[in-house]
Amino acid sequence: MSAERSCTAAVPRALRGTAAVVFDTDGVITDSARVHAAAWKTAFDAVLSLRGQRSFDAEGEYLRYVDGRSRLDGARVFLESRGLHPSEADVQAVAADKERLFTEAVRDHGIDAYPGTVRLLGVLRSAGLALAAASASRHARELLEHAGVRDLFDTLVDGTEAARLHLPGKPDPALFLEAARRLGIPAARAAVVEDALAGVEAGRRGGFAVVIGVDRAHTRGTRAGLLEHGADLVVDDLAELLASEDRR
Ligand SMILES: O=P(O)(O)OC[C@H]1O[C@@H](O)[C@H](O)[C@@H](O)[C@@H]1O
Repeated sequence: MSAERSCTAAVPRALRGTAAVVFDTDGVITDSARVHAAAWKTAFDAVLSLRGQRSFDAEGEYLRYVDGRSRLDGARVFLESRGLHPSEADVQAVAADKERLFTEAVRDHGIDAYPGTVRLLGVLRSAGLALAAASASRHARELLEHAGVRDLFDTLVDGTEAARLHLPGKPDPALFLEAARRLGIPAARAAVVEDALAGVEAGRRGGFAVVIGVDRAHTRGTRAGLLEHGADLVVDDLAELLASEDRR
């Protein structure tokens, strides 16, 4: 599809010159990164205590090794970071445990979209930008639908699609490039919005015009980490982009 709609609204300064924006899902659109992190912590801690290791750091280690990666990649990369040399069966087992915990948490508590993100999406749609959601998660479609925001996006590339198309996971840019391709806009005229280190790195490697980092964690070093891995700017919430006085 060619997605250059006519512009009728102001575009935040950070996104000037772009014709499309690709949004990561967990932690950017929906308040689900913390639910993933908590489920991973419970699943990893069961393994770590058996191996006599300290528990999983659901902030620093989550951000460095798990956030933004596919389920199996995240499990493998973290266990390897602790020198545990996991077999494929070990990786599958901890990932299955995490999946059960995550599904239960979503079923019991639901997931909402961030109001600041929804406001930004509304402005960008009115301004005529093409919008995509992209996520390593196989749950992305259902979370977006439950949060009532799926229809704000022209296309969605989720974990199921990524597996079907054999796309390598973040920090490889394949997921984002597929989203831009579907929107009919080259990466050089598109932006990526991400909260994961692997995700901002993917945006940078993909040659996107702008990479916006979102720091939901507010832990020491998160902002600096996002900038180091490729973000052009970092905000705490996407509504900050709308507060900018200088709009197109
Ligand atoms: O297990 P799912 O829902 O397919 O998600 C895979 C990954 O999706 C990413 O978006 C999350 O940052 C990770 O924490 C998660 O592990």
